[in-house]
Amino acid sequence: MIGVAEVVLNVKDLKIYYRTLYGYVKAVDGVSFDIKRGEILGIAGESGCGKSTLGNGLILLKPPMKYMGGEAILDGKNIMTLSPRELRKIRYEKISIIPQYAMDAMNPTKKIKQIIDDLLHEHGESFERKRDLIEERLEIVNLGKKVLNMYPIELSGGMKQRMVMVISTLMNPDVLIADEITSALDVSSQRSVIQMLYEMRERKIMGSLAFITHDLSVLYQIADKVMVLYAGRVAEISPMENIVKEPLHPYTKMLLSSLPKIGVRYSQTKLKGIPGYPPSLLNIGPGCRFRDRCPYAFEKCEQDPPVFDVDGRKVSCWLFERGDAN
Ligand SMILES: Nc1ncnc2c1ncn2[C@@H]1O[C@H](COP(=O)(O)OP(=O)(O)OP(=O)(O)O)[C@@H](O)[C@H]1O
Repeated sequence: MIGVAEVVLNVKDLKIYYRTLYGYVKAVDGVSFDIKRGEILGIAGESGCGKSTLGNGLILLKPPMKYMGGEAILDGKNIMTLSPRELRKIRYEKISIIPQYAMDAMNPTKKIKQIIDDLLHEHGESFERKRDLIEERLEIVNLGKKVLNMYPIELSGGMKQRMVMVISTLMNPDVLIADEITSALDVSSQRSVIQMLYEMRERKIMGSLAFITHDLSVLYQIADKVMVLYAGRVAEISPMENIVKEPLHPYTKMLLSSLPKIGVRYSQTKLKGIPGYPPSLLNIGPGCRFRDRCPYAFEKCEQDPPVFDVDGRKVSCWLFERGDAN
């Protein structure tokens, strides 16, 4: 990890729900974490655990998403309560996202150059003034200058995604959120996207990175620290190496044991999936949300587990109760 210490984004007890006809879907329900300067935070968990809601909610709350409480402090301000005008100012400059469906994120009726020019105008800049920088960034992601005169539809899926990587980082954001950007790629393309992100961090094109994926094995290549989410809540936050060597939360353990291991023959050793499904988050009640699938569940799990501090690591599981919860 580069550098130490300074917290760039501090999220405390954040709640983002979806308002539906049947009640609230508690997609992000009291999530706390921080990201330090230069750090790469992996955000992991099964489909539906709230990863994209968290990423998108930090950038722009769109209905039916509803901010229900908590805070996300960036540059001294709670970005969850900023006015649309203030938000427009910090988006791209302070916090930016490569969205999950980056490939469809660009306006199909405008040439790439125009899309970039429009964005830069919102921040008091222009394409012509930034031309050298844009061309330098295109090189980092292996795109030629000629893409600037193309329409999004003329780019392949992979090219569009790399273009969105350039656009999202044009203003050198303090925090970049990358949402499942490697999931649709083959292993060698995954590796090159990760390489590009590393290079962007080395060149200080972005400060810190929150890398969202359901795939822990991808995080192994990139993350300094991992936050495992389960059903809208934090299960565990630990340095990457601890997650691999000695995961704390029963869910993290089961996620890891569901990954294929190098050198193991699966004709002899069966891969273990996690039995059962995550609970519905619609009007979900109290208690540990993993208890129905957890082999260690006991009576206390009917109550919400607090987040316990275990040697600087965070784990939300009653098995770790030692009277030092925070
Ligand atoms: N527009 C919506 N209205 C109601 N509920 C929603 C909406 N979008 C998402 N949800 C619910 O919010 C919860 C969290 O979804 P989210 O997409 O954030 O999870 P995820 O971990 O990113 O999953 P995936 O990797 O499949 O995208 C899920 O229960 C999902 O069904």
